[in-house]
Amino acid sequence: MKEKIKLENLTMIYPRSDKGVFDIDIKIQQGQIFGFMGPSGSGKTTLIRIILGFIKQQKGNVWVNDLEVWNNNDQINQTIGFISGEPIIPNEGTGLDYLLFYAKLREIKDLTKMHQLIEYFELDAKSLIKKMSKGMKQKVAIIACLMADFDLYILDEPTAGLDPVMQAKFIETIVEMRNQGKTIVLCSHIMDEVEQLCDQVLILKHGRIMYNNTMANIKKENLTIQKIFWDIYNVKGFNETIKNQN
Ligand SMILES: Nc1ncnc2c1ncn2[C@@H]1O[C@H](COP(=O)(O)OP(=O)(O)OP(=O)(O)O)[C@@H](O)[C@H]1O
Repeated sequence: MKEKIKLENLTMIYPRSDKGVFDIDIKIQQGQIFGFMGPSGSGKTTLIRIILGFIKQQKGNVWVNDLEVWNNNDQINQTIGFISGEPIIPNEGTGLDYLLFYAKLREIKDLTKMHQLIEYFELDAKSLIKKMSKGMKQKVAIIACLMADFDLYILDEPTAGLDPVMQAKFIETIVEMRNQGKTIVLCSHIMDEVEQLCDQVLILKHGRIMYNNTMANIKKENLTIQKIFWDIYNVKGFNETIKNQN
């Protein structure tokens, strides 16, 4: 199987701070949905920023599609679909204006997929972005990302702000993308979402990898993401409470 992303012995510490990510080794294979988990501040977004070439590590190496990231970040950025949990779209014009602008930027000529996605996610594309709710803006960001045909997608809490119906639709879309052989990195706080979707799961704590295993192995060992997560975070009694409820 082809490696899409490889991080090797990687450390990145933010300037004038002791925070960052430390001694990271990860291999993400083509066609995998790879989950990054960990509470706020554990280092998920930092890893994503490094993979996207936004920030540079002090130690170790990062490759995407066999290209070293920092020296090729323009080229790599063209090949990755990225959704951030905080939709970064300007407050100007309508949703459709933004999508058409984005299509032009990405040189997408056939807009069939864009219109299909607008319909599927039930976006009122003629609404002004400045009047949109967070969930509506998130839909615009999702449609912009998914209408271009990437091989690799990095999704940082993509369902944040979506209602349950849209969350389910988004999950269905991700599964379909995996079935087409696409690779997806999914950052999520939602344990059910990770358990349902991911082929492999990584759990971070204070910028370090505490757990990295395939869902197949997790199931074989009769474990659940919840159990592993609460054990790592030492939330005493939580697993007992769940056991008693069952
Ligand atoms: N620009 C920065 N300068 C200094 N420290 C930073 C900076 N950005 C993030 N950090 C720190 O690095 C650590 C990892 O943050 P990061 O944003 O990667 O966490 P996260 O797991 O993505 O959290 P969340 O789930 O809230 O998005 C945190 O302690 C954070 O405060």
